[in-house]
Amino acid sequence: MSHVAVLGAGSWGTAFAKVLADAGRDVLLWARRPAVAEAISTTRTNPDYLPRLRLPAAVRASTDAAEAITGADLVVLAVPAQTLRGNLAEWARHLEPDSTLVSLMKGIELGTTKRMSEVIVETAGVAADRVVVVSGPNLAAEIADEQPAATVVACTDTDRATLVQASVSTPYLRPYTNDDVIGCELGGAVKNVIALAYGMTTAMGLGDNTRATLITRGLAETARLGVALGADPLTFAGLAGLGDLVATCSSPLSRNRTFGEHLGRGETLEQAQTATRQTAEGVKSCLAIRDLSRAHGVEMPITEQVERVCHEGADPRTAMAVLMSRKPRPE
Ligand SMILES: NC(=O)C1=CN([C@@H]2O[C@H](COP(=O)(O)OP(=O)(O)OC[C@H]3O[C@@H](n4cnc5c(N)ncnc54)[C@H](OP(=O)(O)O)[C@@H]3O)[C@@H](O)[C@H]2O)C=CC1
Ligand SMILES: O=C(CO)COP(=O)(O)O
Repeated sequence: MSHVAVLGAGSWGTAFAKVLADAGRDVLLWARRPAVAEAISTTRTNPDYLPRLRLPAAVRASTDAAEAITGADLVVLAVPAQTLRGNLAEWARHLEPDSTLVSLMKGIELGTTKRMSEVIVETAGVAADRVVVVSGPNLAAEIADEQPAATVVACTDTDRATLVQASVSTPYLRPYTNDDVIGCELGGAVKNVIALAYGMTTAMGLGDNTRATLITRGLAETARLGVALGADPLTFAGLAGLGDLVATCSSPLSRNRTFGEHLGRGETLEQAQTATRQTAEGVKSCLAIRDLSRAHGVEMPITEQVERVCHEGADPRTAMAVLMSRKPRPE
């Protein structure tokens, strides 16, 4: 069996490399910065992202993406959603002819409003059934800690999904296959936006009724968009929908929720960006998701308000008042 390339040695790429190794695969993990690759090679740790994790010997690190991709049967993409297109444009020529591309990213591309699997198909010039999406309630630090969790491995080609499922099955991670790529990707991208709103309400000192309402109505607008794009509505009741939404909103580990807390305390976007270092995908994706919803005539009131707070300087309290004063309607 050949090796797996994991491209991106941030929180999730690093934790996912461990999962693959624990499932019996040899992994070559690409890090953008030499210091990260060096730390992994010499100390088996990635102190910038997951300082407590000791990586298994089957994970090697490199700063050479061509070396990582060449000969790999699985190529896992774990970079920020908005850099994927540029990264993959450089990497695609090294892909093996029938390799499987696995997307870990939870975002929608700005400008094009494309899902990550669509960006992969377009940029790498591969068939859609070669792309597998992994999404679910998978906070990287908890997975690295081997706390039991489940995830979804989605692909239009069931055999390929099953192959990836086998490559990420460990005693602490239980992957389920699914053929609804659209639903799984939308669940992952939109929950980051709802988690921003949840973080804002947390910082505003609002209680559990407010937060349960946000989760429930957030899921409703996610499913509305999903159905308009061809997703199976049941996906949103599953791990990649409700599961990930609940995990992200309720966890202080979530970068999106934490970012929302900064905004809820009255900080500007720039202040929140300075205070938080890692990728909070919802901050940019809320723009793309709003555009996508408007293009399909789907109402997404929470997403609209999150976008206004993030990018138009709206006050979170005003945003909440706008949501509460919407025209009455049936559930
Ligand atoms: N963390 C989590 O718990 C989970 C994250 N995800 C998703 O995984 C994706 C990756 O996130 P995550 O690993 O958490 O992010 P992190 O912020 O932890 O790490 C980002 C990684 O991408 C690299 N990077 C940053 N900019 C570029 C660029 N321009 N080109 C190439 N690489 C770049 C960083 O390198 P450097 O260190 O050099 O800056 C780093 O290795 C996101 O879409 C996220 O939503 C999904 C499930 C769980
Ligand atoms: O996607 C995640 C958990 O499933 C991680 O969420 P954050 O990116 O908000 O940390």
